[in-house]
Amino acid sequence: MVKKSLQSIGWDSFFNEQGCPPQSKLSFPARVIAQHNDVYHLISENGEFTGKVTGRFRYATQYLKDYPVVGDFVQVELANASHHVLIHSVLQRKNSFSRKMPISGGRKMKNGVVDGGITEEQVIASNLDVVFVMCGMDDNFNISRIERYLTLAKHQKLDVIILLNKIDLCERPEAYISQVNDIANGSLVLPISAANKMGLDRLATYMVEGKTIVFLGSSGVGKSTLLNSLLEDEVQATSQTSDYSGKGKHTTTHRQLFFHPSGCMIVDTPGMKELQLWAEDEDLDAVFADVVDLIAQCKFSNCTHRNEPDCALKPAIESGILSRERYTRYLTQWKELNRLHEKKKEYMRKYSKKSKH
Ligand SMILES: Nc1nc2c(ncn2[C@@H]2O[C@H](COP(=O)(O)OP(=O)(O)OP(=O)(O)O)[C@@H](O)[C@H]2O)c(=O)[nH]1
Ligand SMILES: [Zn+2]
Repeated sequence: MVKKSLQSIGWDSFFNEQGCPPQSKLSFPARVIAQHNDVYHLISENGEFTGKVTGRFRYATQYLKDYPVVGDFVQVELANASHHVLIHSVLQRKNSFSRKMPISGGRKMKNGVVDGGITEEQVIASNLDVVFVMCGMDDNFNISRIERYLTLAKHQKLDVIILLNKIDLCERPEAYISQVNDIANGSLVLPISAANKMGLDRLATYMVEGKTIVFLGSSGVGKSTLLNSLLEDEVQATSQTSDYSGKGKHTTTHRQLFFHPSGCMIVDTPGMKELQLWAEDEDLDAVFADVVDLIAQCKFSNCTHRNEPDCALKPAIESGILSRERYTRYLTQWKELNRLHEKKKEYMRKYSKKSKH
């Protein structure tokens, strides 16, 4: 049974200060390393365990975001001499990477904005030190998707590094790199080949004992391939590009935390098809500071940037200072956030009515 010191699994003063019950052989903190339905895999100073939340936890927990996720520290109680524990509580998170709960049963559009589904936060992973957003320099390349990740990460003040993968397949990587640098808003952009282990030495800086990093990106960008290359082991099955039929194609199905020889912890996540925003206006403003600064220079605060005098945005687009596409992408996120704010209010109203009865 693998035992790890608390420090080596990411515990620090932030968690110490939360006033956990005194540790004993039967009651201690553990970190969630994987989840399969309602069964959690945990690691602690006392070894590895599986666990479920208590009935009392379920009863007291209203929101899905408050259930344990990979990366969380939880307070557990050893049920008996077995390797099974009861999870009593989730310690306050330092941060998390979250999105709006995905819509089941197809996407719906309303006024050009994705709409529907439960208006709740879905936590993908928590207590993170660096978030790696991966994108392929191939058909998968999608600038608006990277911008969405940036808004989501900004909401939690997470440090982001953008990995542009499959450089080995790419004739002109500079074109991709400069496009991403233009919108990266200070995040480092690293071209790599996960399969051929090119550019991976630059990642070593972030792979430090006790730190937790996560790989995010759509299906097929190479997250599991990167994990395997870093661990020099086939811990995570990857898909085969040769299998165009899609039959037997392996894709990661659950989030899991792995230990790298450096002592760093790496969370591999399944590809996310849907990436609806869960953020505030100020997060968007920070990610699109170039656009927002121009809008602030328009003479009228309600400028529609069509024909108003002294509009700063329209001439900037016409002269190529700002690309029209970037402005359109900003508007799409802006509309989606407005809709989210409305839906959150509706949801809270419904919820408070329900809980009164
Ligand atoms: N040429 C090339 N192929 C790569 C590279 N990295 C990954 N691939 C291939 O891309 C395909 C998808 O890789 P995966 O690692 O399974 O992708 P993933 O992001 O983990 O996908 P999901 O598990 O579905 O989220 C596999 O066939 C990999 O061999 C790379 O650097 N170069
Ligand atoms: Zn204007």
